[in-house]
Amino acid sequence: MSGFSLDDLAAIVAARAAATAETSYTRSLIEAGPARVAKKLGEEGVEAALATASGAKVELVAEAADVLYHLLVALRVREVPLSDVMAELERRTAQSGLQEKASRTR
Ligand SMILES: N=c1c2ncn([C@@H]3O[C@H](COP(=O)(O)OP(=O)(O)OP(=O)(O)O)[C@@H](O)[C@H]3O)c2ncn1[C@@H]1O[C@H](COP(=O)(O)O)[C@@H](O)[C@H]1O
Repeated sequence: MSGFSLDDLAAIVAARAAATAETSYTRSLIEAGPARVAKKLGEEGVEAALATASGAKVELVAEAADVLYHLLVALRVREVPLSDVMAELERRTAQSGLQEKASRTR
């Protein structure tokens, strides 16, 4: 298994955010603004959902990769560190998703 992590990709996104739009898709997306970043994230999410529904595994791998990349660009554009998201996920490990759902619907 590859040692490549989301932290590694977040570091690449941060570095490319400082490039020029002519040489970097990441930079061109960030320059287009948060609304454009949000639109791309939504589109990729829908495409990943469609691949999930169809059961096409190769497509799902590609669409999941697109979602993760565009999510990291979204975090970058709103200056939210990936470590904040990981801390939130870690906090949630203290209880099951069903317990959390029950605590909300009571
Ligand atoms: N992981 C990705 C990645 N995944 C998807 N994409 C781009 O996201 C876009 C996906 O959108 P679409 O499929 O809708 O393609 P499109 O119509 O060309 O996109 P738009 O013109 O609508 O923006 C494509 O242009 C992909 O190339 C990515 N672009 C960059 N990365 C990573 O970011 C690094 C830096 O890239 P640059 O910023 O371009 O240097 C790369 O080396 C990769 O590691």
